Amino acid sequence: MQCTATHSSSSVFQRGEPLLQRRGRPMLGARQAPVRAAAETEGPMIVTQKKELKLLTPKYCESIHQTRRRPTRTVDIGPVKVGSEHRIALQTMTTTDTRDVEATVEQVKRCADAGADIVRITVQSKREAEACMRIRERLFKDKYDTPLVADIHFQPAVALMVADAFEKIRINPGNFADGRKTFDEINYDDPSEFAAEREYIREVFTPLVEKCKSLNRAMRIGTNHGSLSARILSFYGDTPRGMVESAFEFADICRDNDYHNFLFSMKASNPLVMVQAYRLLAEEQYNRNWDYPLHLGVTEAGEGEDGRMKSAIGIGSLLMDGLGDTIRVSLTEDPEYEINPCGRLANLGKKADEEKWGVEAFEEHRDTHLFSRRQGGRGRVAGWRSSWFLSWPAGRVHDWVGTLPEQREGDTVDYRPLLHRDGSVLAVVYPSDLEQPELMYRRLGAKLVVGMPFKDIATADSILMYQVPASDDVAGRRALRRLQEVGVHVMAPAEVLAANPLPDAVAVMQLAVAASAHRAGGVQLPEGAGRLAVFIDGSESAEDLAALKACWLMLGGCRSGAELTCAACMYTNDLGAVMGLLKTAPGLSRVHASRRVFEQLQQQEISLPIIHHITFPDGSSRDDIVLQAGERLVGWWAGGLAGSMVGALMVDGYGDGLVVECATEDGDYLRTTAFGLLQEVTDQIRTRTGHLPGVSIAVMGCIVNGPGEMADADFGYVGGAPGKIDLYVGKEVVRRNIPNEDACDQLIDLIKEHGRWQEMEVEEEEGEQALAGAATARQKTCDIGMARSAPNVLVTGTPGTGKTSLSEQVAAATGLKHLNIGDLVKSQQLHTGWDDEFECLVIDEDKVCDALEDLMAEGGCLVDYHGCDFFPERWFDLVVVLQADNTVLWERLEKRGYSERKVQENVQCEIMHVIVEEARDSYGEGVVHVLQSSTAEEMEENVERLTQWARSWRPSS
Ligand SMILES: Nc1ncnc2c1ncn2[C@@H]1O[C@H](COP(=O)(O)OP(=O)(O)OP(=O)(O)O)[C@@H](O)[C@H]1O
Repeated sequence: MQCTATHSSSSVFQRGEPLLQRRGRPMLGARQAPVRAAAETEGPMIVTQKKELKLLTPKYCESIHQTRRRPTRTVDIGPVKVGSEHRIALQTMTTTDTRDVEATVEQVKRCADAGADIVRITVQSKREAEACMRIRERLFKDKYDTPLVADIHFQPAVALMVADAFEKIRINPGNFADGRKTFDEINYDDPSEFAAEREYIREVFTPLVEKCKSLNRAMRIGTNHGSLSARILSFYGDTPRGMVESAFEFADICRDNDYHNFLFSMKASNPLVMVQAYRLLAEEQYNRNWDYPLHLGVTEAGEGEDGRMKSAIGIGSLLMDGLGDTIRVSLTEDPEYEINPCGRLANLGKKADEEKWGVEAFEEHRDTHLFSRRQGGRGRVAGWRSSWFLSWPAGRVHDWVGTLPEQREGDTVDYRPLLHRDGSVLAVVYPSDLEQPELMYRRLGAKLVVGMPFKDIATADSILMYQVPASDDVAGRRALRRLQEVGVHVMAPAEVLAANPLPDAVAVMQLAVAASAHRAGGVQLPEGAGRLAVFIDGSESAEDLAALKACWLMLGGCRSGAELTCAACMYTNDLGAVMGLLKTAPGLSRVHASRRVFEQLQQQEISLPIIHHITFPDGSSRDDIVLQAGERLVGWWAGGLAGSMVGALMVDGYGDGLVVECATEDGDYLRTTAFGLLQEVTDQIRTRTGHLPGVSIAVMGCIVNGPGEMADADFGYVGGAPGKIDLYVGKEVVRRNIPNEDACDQLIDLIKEHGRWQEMEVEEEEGEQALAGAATARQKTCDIGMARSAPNVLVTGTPGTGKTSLSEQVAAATGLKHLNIGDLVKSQQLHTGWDDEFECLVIDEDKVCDALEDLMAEGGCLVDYHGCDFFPERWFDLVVVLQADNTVLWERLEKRGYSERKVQENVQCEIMHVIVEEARDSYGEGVVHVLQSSTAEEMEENVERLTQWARSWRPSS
C-alpha cells in the first residue's frame, strides 16, 4: 500500500486535549488525499516515452566497439617521431621566464630526466626568441636533444625567428594572424570581408610554412576553446565546429604548400568540450581522408587530483577510442610532475590498443556532437519533492522520468537517500572496518558528533558490503544501524543477506539471476531486505536488460476524471530494482561493453540509475585510481578521483554514480605530489574564495593561448611580467602588473566590484572543526553574538515517538533544562485562541519565540516539540528527530485514547517523514540527526548518546 499523505507542517495532533494548531497552517488531514489502497488489480501502466532515434554514431575513430589506434602519418619533431607507427609521445611545458636561460635549461633537463619526449617553451617576443637560441645551444652542449617547441601567440615574426632554433612551432589559429583582439562581437555580413581576412592569413602564415618545410621543422596547429578569432566566432560561435574550421584554414595553407609535417590539437579546459572537439576533428579528417596526428590535452586542467581527473577524463576518453599520438597533462604544478600522469595515460592507451580491448560490434546511436545526460538515468529532476504532491492532468505523459527510490508504506527507513540525484557515490565497506566505526564514518565522509555519524553532501550515499556482521555481532550491527539511520544505506549480495538477514538492507542480485526469477514468477527478497539492486556485468542479453524496463505502477485511488494524483503512482521497473551496479565481467572491455549496455538501455527506454562499479587491485596507487577510475569521489578517498575508464562513459552522459573498490595508501599519493609556487598561489586563492557559490576563477602561470583560455571562468589570475599578475574579468584584462603579493587582495576587490563577493560564513571558516565535530562548528555559526556556556538541543518528532521520555532522562543526566513547548503554550497562554474547526488552540509562534529567546541565549535547553521550522536556526547546536516503527507508534497513540482518525493521521505523518523533512529543510546539514525510538533499548541508547554528546560539548573560543 502506498501512503500519500500530504507533505504537511508539523501540525500533528498533540497528546490529549486541547489540541494545538500552528497559526495559518491547516491541520494535517484537513486537505490531504486519503490513504490509497494498492491497486494491483489495475495492473502496471506502461508509460511510453516517445523518443526519436538518433542517427547512427558518425565515424570519428577506427572502431567504437574496440580500441584501435587511428592510422596517422609520421611527423618528425627532431629525433622524436609522432604518429600511429610510434609510441604516444609525452609532452610538458616550462613555467620559467624564457628569458632566464639558465632556469629554463635546468627545467627542461628536469622534464627530460622525468621522461618528457618533447618540451614546449613560451615565446612571447623577440627577446624570448633570442633566448631560445641560447637555450637550444646550452641543451645540446649538455647532451640533451629533447625537441623543443616554441609556443607562439600573436607574433608571426617571432615564429619565423625561433624556427631556426626549435624543432617545432605551435601556432594558435585564433591569434596567429589576428593580432590582439578585443573579443567584441564582429559580424562579417559581407563575405568579401571574410575572404579578405583569409587572404591576409595566407599572406602572414605562408612564410612560416615555407621555412618549416625547408628546415623540416614540425608544426602544431593548436586551436583552443575560448581563443577563436572574432571572424570564426561570428560564423560558428565558440563551438567545437568553430575550433575545427579554424584549424583547417591553417591546415589548408600547409597542404597548399605541400607541407605535411604538422599535427593538430583542440584543447579546452572543459573535458566535455575538449572530447567533442577532438572527435569532430577526427571525423572531419576521415571525411577528407586526412591522417594528421593529434596532440591531446585538457588545457589548464588545474592541480592535484582535480587536474589529473580532468585530464584523464578528456585524454583517457579519446585514447580509449584510439585517438591521440602525443599527449600533455596540463597541471598547475611544476612541469616535471606532469610526466608521470602523462605516462600512465599513454600506457593505458597503448595497452588498450595492443590488447585490442573491445566487444563484438553492435549498432550504436550515440550522439558524439552533443553532450546530454542519459534520459531518466539521473532520476528525479530538481523540485521533484514538491511536484510529487502536485496533480497533473490525467493521462498526460510526464516529461521527466523518476527513478530514484520511492518511499513505500511499511518502510522502516527512508530509502530516498540511497542515491543522489546529482550523481551518487557509493563506498565498499568490509566487516573489519566496523571495528572502528568512527574511523569508518569519517572515511565515508560523514561528520561526527560524539560517535554519531551525520550525513551531508560529502558523505557516501550508500555502502556495499560483501559480508555483513552476524546477528550476534552487536557492535557491528549497531555501527551499520547508525549509518542507516542517517540515510546511508547498506547493500549486500542477496545470498549474503539470505544467510545473515540484515534489517532494511538492499539486496543485490546478478541481473541475469533476478530476470530469470522474475520470469519464473517473481523475485524474492531475502528476509529483512527492503529493496533490490542488480549487478550488471555487460554480458546480459537484451531480454534480461528488458526486465529493467520502467513502468508506472498505479497504486490505487487515482481519480479517473480530470486529474491524476501522482502520489498514487510509483515509477519503477518490472523487477522493482532501484539501481544497477555496472561492473564488466573479466575479459570484457569496460568502455565498450558498457556502451553496449547503455545503448540497450536507451533503446528500451530504461531509466534505471546505473552506478559504475570499478575495482582496483590492492596496492594500486592513487594516481592509478585517479587516472583510470573516473568521476569525483568523496568520502572514502577523501578527494577527487577521475579517469579514463569511467570518464570515457561519463562524457557521453552514461552513468549516474560511482563505486570504486581498492585498499590503497593515502601516503603514496601525497609523497608524489610536490607543490610549487603556483600551487601555493592556487591554494591561497582557493582558501580565500572557495566559499563563493558559482564563482569560477582561472589561475594561470602565464597567458599562453590568449585570454579566451578563460572562456569558462568568471575571473582570471594570470602571470604577466615576472613577479606581476594580470587580473581578468571574463576574457578581458582589467588590472595589469599587480605585484604578486597584492594580487590576491586585488582579485577579491574585483570580485566585490562585480557583486559576486559574499563573506565567508563562520562555519566555513571553521571547516577543520566541522570535520572534527559538527556540533562544535555549528556552535560557531549559531553563536554569532550569543556566547552560550551550554548547548541547546531540539528534540522533535511525531507525537508518541518518545520526545518527552528522552528529554526527561537526558535532562536528569546532564542538568539541561527540559522545555516542553506544548506545556509552555498552555501554561503561558502562548496561543491566539481556540480553533473551532480543528478543536484546538492555535500556537502563536512569535510569542513562543519571544518567551524562549533569553533562555536560549543562556544555553543549556532541551526543547521538546513536534515541530521545528519556526524556531530560529541559530538557537540549536543539535536537532534530534525521533522516529518510531509505524505499528509501534500506532499502538502508543491508541493507548493514549486518540481517535482512530488522529492515530491514522499521526502515523501517516511518521510514514511520510514529515518532521524529518521539516527539520532538514530548516537546519543546516550536520545538525539534524535522526534516531530510532521504537524499543526500550533504542531509548536507552539514545539517552546515552545524547548525554555523552552534551557532556563533551564545549563552547567555541
Ligand atoms: N523507545 C521507546 N521504547 C518504548 N517506549 C517508548 C519509547 N519511546 C517512547 N515510549 C513510550 O511511548 C509513549 C509516548 O512517549 P512520549 O510521551 O515521550 O512521546 P512524545 O514524543 O513526547 O509525545 P508528544 O509529542 O505527544 O508529547 C510513552 O508511554 C513512552 O513511555
